[in-house]
Amino acid sequence: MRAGLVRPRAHRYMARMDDTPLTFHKMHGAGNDFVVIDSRHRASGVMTAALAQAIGDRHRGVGFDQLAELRSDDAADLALDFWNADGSQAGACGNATRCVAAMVMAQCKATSLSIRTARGLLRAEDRDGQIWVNMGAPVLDWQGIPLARDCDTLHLPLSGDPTAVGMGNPHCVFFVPDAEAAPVASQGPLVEHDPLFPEATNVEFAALSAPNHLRLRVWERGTGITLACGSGACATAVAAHLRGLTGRQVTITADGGTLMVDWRDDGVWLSGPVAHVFTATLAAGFGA
Ligand SMILES: N[C@H](CCC[C@H](N)C(=O)O)C(=O)O
Repeated sequence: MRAGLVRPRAHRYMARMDDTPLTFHKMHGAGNDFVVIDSRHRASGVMTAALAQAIGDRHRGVGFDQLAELRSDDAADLALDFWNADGSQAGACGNATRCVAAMVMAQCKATSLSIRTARGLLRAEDRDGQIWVNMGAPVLDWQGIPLARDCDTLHLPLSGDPTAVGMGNPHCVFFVPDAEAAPVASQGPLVEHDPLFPEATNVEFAALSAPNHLRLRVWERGTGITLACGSGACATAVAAHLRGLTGRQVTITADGGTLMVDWRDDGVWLSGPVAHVFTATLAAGFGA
């Protein structure tokens, strides 16, 4: 062996336990991008925190804001698990749910689907080619944090009186005069890990830009700045309505596109653009 030529360590090339090629779909909803792995034919899910991190590495892997793994379910059309880029799991992901619903509805020519997630059973509907997902009812005392009040105790150099809303995952929504000037990158990670949120939180900065129209910028727990966040859009619409800023049907412009939210009696419905970018297969042994 020539000097300087380093023989790869054998364990880096060991296949995963289940060494069938891992096919994935790259999708995005308003620029919130996803790796989607369909494990409905497998006895159990293949994802682990380490594999999610490896695939999520934008330089050495594929890169994503969230990874969604489809599994079969006894009572629903499918089940979905969500992973963040740092390998943590998320209880909800509205944009990935919309993307997966669009893909599965196209595959099986269905116009509605029931989807089991960590927060319960969600319903997706195709209404004239537009996919809507019912993200469920908002939780207004998420992790025991009463709406609006205790957030005053956030240890931040930020003024503001944010609103905590649970959508199956935690959100802390700040209303600001100018979303473009919001300190998303500097304050986002501080709010994300503030002790007020025992499971950390997603952070939204929103401004009313027109009647029933909000401009939204997002710092996501476990991922960082993203171009859009579906559950964050739902949480923001709920908070805006409760504060008397908007009605229950709201258009939300995120950095990567525009989402629609409709807070009905049966839950918070979410819609917006979806795109399938490509389908590919990970190299054998990737992430091992
Ligand atoms: N982008 C997702 C939300 C991911 C939330 C995740 N970052 C968490 O830890 O809760 C969405 O469209 O709803």
